Amino acid sequence: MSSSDRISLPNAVEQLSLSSDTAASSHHQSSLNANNSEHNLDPQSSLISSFSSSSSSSNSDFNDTNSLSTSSDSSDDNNNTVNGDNDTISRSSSTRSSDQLTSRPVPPVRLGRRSSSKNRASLAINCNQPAEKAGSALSSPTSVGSPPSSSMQYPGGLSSDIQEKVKAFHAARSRSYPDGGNSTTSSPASPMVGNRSSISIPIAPIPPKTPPISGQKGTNGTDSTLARSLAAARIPAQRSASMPKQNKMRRAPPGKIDLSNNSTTPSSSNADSKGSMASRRGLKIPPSLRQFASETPFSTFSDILDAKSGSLNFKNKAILNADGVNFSSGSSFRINMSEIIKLAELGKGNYGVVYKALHRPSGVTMAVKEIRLSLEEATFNQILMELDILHKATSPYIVDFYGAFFVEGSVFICMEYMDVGSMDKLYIGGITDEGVLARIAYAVLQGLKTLKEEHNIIHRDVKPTNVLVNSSGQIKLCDFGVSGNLVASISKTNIGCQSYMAPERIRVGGGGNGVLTYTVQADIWSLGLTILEMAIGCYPYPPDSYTSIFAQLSAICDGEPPKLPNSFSPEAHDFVNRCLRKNPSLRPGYQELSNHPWILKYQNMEVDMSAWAKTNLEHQVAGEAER
Ligand SMILES: Nc1ncnc2c1ncn2[C@@H]1O[C@H](COP(=O)(O)OP(=O)(O)OP(=O)(O)O)[C@@H](O)[C@H]1O
Repeated sequence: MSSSDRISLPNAVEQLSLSSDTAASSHHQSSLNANNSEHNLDPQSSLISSFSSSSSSSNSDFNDTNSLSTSSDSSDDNNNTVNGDNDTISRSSSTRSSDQLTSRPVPPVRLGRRSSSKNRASLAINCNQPAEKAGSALSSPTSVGSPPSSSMQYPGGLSSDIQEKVKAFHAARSRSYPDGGNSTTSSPASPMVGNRSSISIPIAPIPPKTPPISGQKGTNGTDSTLARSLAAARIPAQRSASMPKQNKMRRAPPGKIDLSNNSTTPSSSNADSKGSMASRRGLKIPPSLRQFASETPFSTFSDILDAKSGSLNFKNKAILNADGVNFSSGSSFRINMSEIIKLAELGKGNYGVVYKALHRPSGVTMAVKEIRLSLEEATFNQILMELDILHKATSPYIVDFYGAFFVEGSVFICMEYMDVGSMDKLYIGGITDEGVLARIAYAVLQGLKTLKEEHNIIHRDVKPTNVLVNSSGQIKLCDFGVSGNLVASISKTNIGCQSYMAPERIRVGGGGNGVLTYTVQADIWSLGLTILEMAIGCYPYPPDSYTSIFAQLSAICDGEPPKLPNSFSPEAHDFVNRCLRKNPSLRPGYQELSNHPWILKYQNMEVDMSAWAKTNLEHQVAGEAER
């Protein structure tokens, strides 16, 4: 299943998004813009036109240009409730020293569903191969087998609400994919295809290709007439700019990147205060574009999208433009497109694609997540959440933030590159070294603990693809797009082929009155499932046993939790079993888990994480060479 196939299912409290991997691989095969070089000079036309088109490969420009080719009481942990009826986001400022970039080791690479269908395919095979192992892991199999066919089959488990959503999801898939959802090619009919398209980063000074704009679909999934209108409207705007092409491709002056906080840059120094990019360049915004901006879906987001200046203003919490991002805390990160050379694609997520990239001024290799804007509130929320958490959460267990910028209809988030990649790519066959497993568990616990204790944040998307490893052996958490405030948050949950959601998150009504409530304990369930998956080498509710999302979610809610195979130590069993207690109030808190005998045993023992990581890296390199 793919992210592109994800549909949002609004709920009074929580929006459940169903994703399907099928289209995941395709969502990024789109690119916008017929004329990147000209785009760059006109923020408004760029902004608008970038929403207006969507087809063709997002990689084309890259490839053809520079492509090189413990301290809290466990009881505390239980007392924070999340309910999703409020979008308040807590803020706290944090500072980062400019030497963080160089002093911190550089590390490398998602949702079961999207983590590239390719990966998932091999995962499924792997799960099936060590059948005994995987089988034994499920020592208390629940309702394995045939997919439920009616809601009557989920007494007490899936609410009718969720069942309806899943049905709607399947229905949407069938509509989008005439082949029943098995297609890996974007269907033009899919309402989400446009959203998942991506633009390419134009790398100066080499002029990018200029893919045609005909036949493109509006990126917000709206009608193609609008898309065409906007695309057409862009052309005169570019002409009116009448800028020589070579000037438009001019590279920004080289300079030392300022990746640190710069409190001298006032948070209010947004595009308006400096003058819009367009006006600074002496460009006039054609009235035709203003009209489009006010009469199209843009108007819905006019408080966020400033088409005039080409900036994104998140209610003054963060302002992004082509030059960087300013946070309300006063933190300012300046990094821009012209400083970045894309090197390779690292992976796709529900909201975007992550690339390995070189930051030319500093020579630092980084990971750049490109989130293609769509005119959906969820996308804006996801971007803001990710930016907010990344820039303020400073921890050796959370990927470092280098900066972000907004250009060409996409937000680019630059972060620490974890060179060994995400755990889903490393556990093939299962990680049997308990020392390594326990160290990973510890690192994830510390990352989650930091989020909770220092920022009041619940991650909500703990899974192997969001646990990254670098060749120094460091383990770090990433992907905070669906995270939320402990007390109140925007709730956005992805239900894909593989759900890591705790039972209480799947059921509606946990808090009574139809209000879905859950706590940080939900992340602990996800941690338990993640550790189990890494140990056995496959998702603990394998698709061959749980042949539908219904069956899988039903098993999570109603079945016995899965267990480690007998080959693992009693301590490891105990750790995982505690995390996977169905009743969230019986799950331990972060502190208790950090002091669990299994964790302590390996904290006091030498475990060469670096050697393990490097070995994995070598295997990956060798595997790629074979291919
Ligand atoms: N900092 C990073 N360093 C190296 N690889 C990364 C980094 N961040 C992400 N990746 C890789 O890119 C992939 C996509 O990441 P992304 O955060 O977009 O989505 P995801 O977490 O995989 O999925 P979802 O959108 O469902 O959360 C990850 O699975 C991971 O393999």
